[in-house]
Amino acid sequence: MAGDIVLQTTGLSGGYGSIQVLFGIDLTVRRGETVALCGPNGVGKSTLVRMISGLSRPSAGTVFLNGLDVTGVPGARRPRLGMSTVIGQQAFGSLSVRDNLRMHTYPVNRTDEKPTTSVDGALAVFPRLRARADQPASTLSGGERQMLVLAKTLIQRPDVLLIDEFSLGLAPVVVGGLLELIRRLATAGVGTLLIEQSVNVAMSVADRLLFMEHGTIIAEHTPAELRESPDLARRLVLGGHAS
Ligand SMILES: Nc1ncnc2c1ncn2[C@@H]1O[C@H](COP(=O)(O)OP(=O)(O)OP(=O)(O)O)[C@@H](O)[C@H]1O
Repeated sequence: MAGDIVLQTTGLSGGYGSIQVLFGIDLTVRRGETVALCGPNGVGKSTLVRMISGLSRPSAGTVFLNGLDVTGVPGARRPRLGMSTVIGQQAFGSLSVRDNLRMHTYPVNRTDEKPTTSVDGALAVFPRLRARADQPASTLSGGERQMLVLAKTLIQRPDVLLIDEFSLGLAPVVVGGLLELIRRLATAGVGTLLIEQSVNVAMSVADRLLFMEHGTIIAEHTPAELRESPDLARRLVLGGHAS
């Protein structure tokens, strides 16, 4: 069940140099809630996740993590405060799977001393990774790499998890397993903001779907609302003006 607000943005704006991409984004994610960001290509979804995660600086607006203003906190310091980001399939290719995970047990030092999952505990969730624990990460398949970055988040035990689309190019069975993990994290109280191009995938995991267009959020719906009105989701994803 969703609880207190763990992530909030107010009036978040910004872009690249003189090009403004985001225009005053207000959103919230509650404890244990999964919120999906949907919308056509180029509307600013990745830019928004980068700004929330601290990889880019907004020109205006505020990011609150557990009620704390973290707008000026560098991205690298945010895992300690409870924010983990999954963007792409980042891994140190020459290191083994196990050593990649070990790296995340050091810098965390969560100030609230929340217990973290051990490397073996994280590997136990992903039998495919456990079987490849001593292999260099560079030899993993795309889906296995995605499992590795999600296994990292089990170790970091975030309050807020930001995910830039992970389903693209992965076999449905792999996507299903990753979605199951997001559901388990939600049950454990993690609030997730997930970019997802596929509304069907988003509806299968999210409590709410936010639809973006031209750097703003134009609509917000629950999966139940979208199931009742199948045309609505289609129009929103195609960049319509429904709300
Ligand atoms: N580094 C950059 N420099 C300049 N413009 C950029 C940069 N990155 C993205 N943009 C532009 O910002 C806009 C928003 O891009 P963004 O990647 O946030 O969109 P998106 O909604 O995530 O798209 P997609 O679904 O295609 O990934 C686009 O017009 C894009 O061309």
